[in-house]
This record gives sequence, C-alpha cells and structure tokens, in this order.
Amino acid sequence: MKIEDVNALDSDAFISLFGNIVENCSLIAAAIWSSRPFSDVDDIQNQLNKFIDLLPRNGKEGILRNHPDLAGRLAAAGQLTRESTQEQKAAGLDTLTAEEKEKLNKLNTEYKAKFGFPFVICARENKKDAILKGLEHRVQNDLETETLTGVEEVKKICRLRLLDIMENHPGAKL
Ligand SMILES: NC(=O)N[C@H]1NC(=O)NC1=O
Repeated sequence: MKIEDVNALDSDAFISLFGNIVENCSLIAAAIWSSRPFSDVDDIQNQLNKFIDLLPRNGKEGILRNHPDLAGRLAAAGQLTRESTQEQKAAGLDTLTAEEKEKLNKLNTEYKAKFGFPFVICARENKKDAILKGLEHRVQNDLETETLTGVEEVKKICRLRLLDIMENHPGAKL
C-alpha cells in the first residue's frame, strides 16, 4: 500500500485499517487522521508519537492499561487481538515451560501491583528470555521511568504493525 492510498482513505476506512496500531486504542488512529496528508510511514509514526507524548501521565498509563499481559489470561483463553497473538508467538511465549510461565505470571502480578498497569515490551524485538530479564529489571524502576519506558515500547510495537499494514494491504483492494 502506498502513502497516497493511505491519504485517500476516509476516516472510517482509516480507523478500520489502522485502529489497532496501538493496542485497543482506536482513538489514536481517529485522532491522527486529522494530520493527513502524510508524507510517508515515518510521518504517520511521528504524528502518533507526538500525540502520545503530549498526553498527560494518566493518558499514557491508559494506553499501557489497554495492553494484554504477556502469556496472561487472555492469551490462555485465545482472546488476544490478532496482532498480539502473532507478536506473543514470535517471542516464543506460546511455548513457555511451566516454570517459565510461573515466573512470568509472578513478575507480571508484582509489576501490575506496583505500577497499576501491565508490563509492556515489544515482543517481536525480544525472545522470551529477554522478556523475563527485562521484567525482572524493570519492576525495580520508579513509576515515571516505567510509564515512559512502556510508552517507548508501545511506539516500537506500533512501528512494526504499521509496516505490516503497508506491506500487506494493496491500496486497490480498499
Ligand atoms: N504486555 C505486552 O507487552 N503486550 C504486548 N507486547 C507486544 O509486542 N504485543 C502485545 O500485545
């Protein structure tokens, strides 16, 4: 899909295609539609980064809260979004040993109790060992650091989702 095809989308079509580039936050796609025409994918990402960076801290926390736990309840129930299912699989989170699963769940619970939102990391850029190490390390951070670190991971997840859409959607079919 070319950037001209993206720029030609009406808001409904844009939201339907890009609504989940930030997990369960279609409001963000709806908001950045106003910034058309985009010059390229980087421009879409920059608009989105700008929108997220301008949010107050509770808005950033809200974005993190809309993410599912890694290898959590929704994953076990097969209820993750399509994107999240693929990402968690790419990191090998669907093949955790019982011991790894227990460790991840324990750390996830600890993390959420401390910060009030789930641990978010770009699963496609990390294998399961790196995720467990990252969680062990990040749970020791303070709230402000973790809000910002989590949001930077959201931007990485978003970038890969954006590139997937641009690669896999021929504009003519829309
Ligand atoms: N909690 C969390 O990091 N969730 C995610 N990470 C990712 O790459 N996809 C997700 O859904």
